[in-house]
Amino acid sequence: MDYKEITLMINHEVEPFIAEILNELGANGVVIEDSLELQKGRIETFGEIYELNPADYPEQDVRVKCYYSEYDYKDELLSDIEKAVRALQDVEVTRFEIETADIKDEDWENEWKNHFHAFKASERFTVVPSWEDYQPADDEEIIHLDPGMAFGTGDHATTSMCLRLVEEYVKPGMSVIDVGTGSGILSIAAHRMGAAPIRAVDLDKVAVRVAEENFRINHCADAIETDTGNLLVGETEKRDVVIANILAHIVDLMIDDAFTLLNDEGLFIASGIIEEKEQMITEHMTEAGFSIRTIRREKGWVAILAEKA
Ligand SMILES: C[S@@+](CC[C@H](N)C(=O)[O-])C[C@H]1O[C@@H](n2cnc3c(N)ncnc32)[C@H](O)[C@@H]1O
Repeated sequence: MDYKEITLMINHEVEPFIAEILNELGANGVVIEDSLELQKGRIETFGEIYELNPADYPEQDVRVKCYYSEYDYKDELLSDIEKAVRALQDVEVTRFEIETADIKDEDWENEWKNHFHAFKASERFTVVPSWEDYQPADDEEIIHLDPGMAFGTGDHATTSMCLRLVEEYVKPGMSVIDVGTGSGILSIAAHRMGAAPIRAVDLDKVAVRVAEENFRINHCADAIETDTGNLLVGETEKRDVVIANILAHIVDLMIDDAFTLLNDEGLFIASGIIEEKEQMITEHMTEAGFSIRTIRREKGWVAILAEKA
């Protein structure tokens, strides 16, 4: 299968909204290259600095790349993306350029190899692509990942906020369901924290396949049950933790089911929520019976930890 790569150049104000727009229009594997990242540099674990390659970053504004399989791509997508960006409320769009390129299946892996290097995703977890050699420090947990066509390399704010919540709140023996597992990264993190049993579901069959492969690479395929699934529909087994890093309007659909499925004092880690929708989600959670334990915010995104009190 070959892929279509869509490259956008946008101004910084559009960036917090672009992943949601592209995800809603069916994109997989969204890469955001922000010129501010280069200026910031990345000081990583234990004083080590991973040099960012300037060639990977634009000098100004934000470059966004996303990918569609040849079966999903249609020419109208380009105008649909532009329409959705220009329809953003209260956001001034001062730059919008869009172009496409064809990517052969065999070049796909190399594309990711160019973009994706080892990095510290949270206090404890460092994500290392499966093709990179990396010597971890004693208290560093390595997650080996091949993101392929699934979302979840850990460098998106929504994923790294979830990783931090998992490392702070998931304790040995807690049962977990990871809804919208994507690359499987959050299930792997939960497993490393000692959670069991763990079930990982995704609507997208490709994500399920990628997650299974990542569980195998991380030696936890036997510990994580993987399946296609739509939110919590049909889930009956009680859980201590529900994790969902999807999008606000989708998270919204599962709040009541999450409350029902959780054990008393169970935790709901929800992310993929843009700041504008935070209140809608926290209000719905509170109405459902949750108490909000903590809210994390980063780059316009919000992660919420709610407890079935
Ligand atoms: C933003 S990605 C999150 C991936 C990973 N959990 C992470 O945190 O990086 C959202 C994932 O949710 C999946 N998804 C979207 N709608 C879903 C639904 N209704 N039920 C289950 N999964 C869904 C998508 O296929 C995608 O893999």
